[in-house]
Amino acid sequence: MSEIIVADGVTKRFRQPKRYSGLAGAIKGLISREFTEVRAVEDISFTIRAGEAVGYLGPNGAGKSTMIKMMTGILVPTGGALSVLGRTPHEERMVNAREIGVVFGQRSQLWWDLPVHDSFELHRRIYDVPEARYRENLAHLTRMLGMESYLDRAVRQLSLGQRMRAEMAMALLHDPRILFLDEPTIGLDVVAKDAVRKFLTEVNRERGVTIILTTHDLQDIEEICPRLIMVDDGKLLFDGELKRLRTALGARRRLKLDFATDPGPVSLTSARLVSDEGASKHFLIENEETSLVDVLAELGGGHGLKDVSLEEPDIEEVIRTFYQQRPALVPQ
Ligand SMILES: Nc1ncnc2c1ncn2[C@@H]1O[C@H](COP(=O)(O)OP(=O)(O)OP(=O)(O)O)[C@@H](O)[C@H]1O
Repeated sequence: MSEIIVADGVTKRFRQPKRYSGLAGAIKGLISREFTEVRAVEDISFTIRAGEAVGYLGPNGAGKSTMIKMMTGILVPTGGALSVLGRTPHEERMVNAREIGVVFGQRSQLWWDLPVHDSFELHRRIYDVPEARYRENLAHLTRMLGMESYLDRAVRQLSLGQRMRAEMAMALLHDPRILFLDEPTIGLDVVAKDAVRKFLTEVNRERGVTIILTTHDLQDIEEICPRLIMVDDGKLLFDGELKRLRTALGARRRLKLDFATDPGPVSLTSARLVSDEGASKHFLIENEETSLVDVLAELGGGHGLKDVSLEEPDIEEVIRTFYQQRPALVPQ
């Protein structure tokens, strides 16, 4: 796989007029020429290869949208070097736009008063998509996203879930190689979120489109993105597989053993008992190396075991632990 996005020490700072409190302060603010500097993105480096699906995660104000805007050429970095498909995005914004698709969850790219279909047609003309290719893509995306019933409706009449599907379809009509999504599931209900996630996974795995998405929703990462980039305060905190993060944090798996009848106290060296409900006993497996087979071997056959369930630590717990342990994990 070739590298298609390379960020090398990318930095973005915004200058904002200094604000003062109170009425006198407001007036002073109007005439003052003082500025404060916001460090939105600080010295971020990463490489993304063709075909990857990467989740860009971080709390409010961490610098996620700013980074996406720089990769799409909307914003110009203050420092560092950024290359997308071999180009500097803001310098070749129009050429770049033909090869990328962009979806902003909070801002529509569709024409509000026009039928969805007309927005698509305008998009075809702007991007100069060959007629036959356009028809083929439209038919395929309409089927995949179940949009048949509302292609003729005005965008303002659509539900948020329907609009989101139309946004994603439009972003893909010109066969982009990279799809950037900023909070694609924000405000959607569970069913609509599920549809968006399934679609994006398919687009990535079957059409080979590279996906970069920002989100607050950890489930998005879990289902779509094997790789996770975490930022806070503009700085990069973690870049790697979600699996690696779990391992690095020593995230614990939960084990539940159900017995036919209460076997009395059960103690194991491979797992720590955390709650005993008689016939149901809950353990934590703290060592990554320990497998279920090890636990069962230690347990032996004599307890009348009826059922076993093993739960991987959920992503919310992993991220929470990450932020708690942050000073120890991140070289300052
Ligand atoms: N145009 C701008 N002018 C001044 N400051 C800005 C501008 N855009 C973003 N910022 C500031 O840069 C920082 C990063 O903002 P950004 O929108 O990238 O964060 P985010 O991680 O996307 O946040 P959220 O999850 O809330 O959308 C914030 O402190 C924000 O206030």
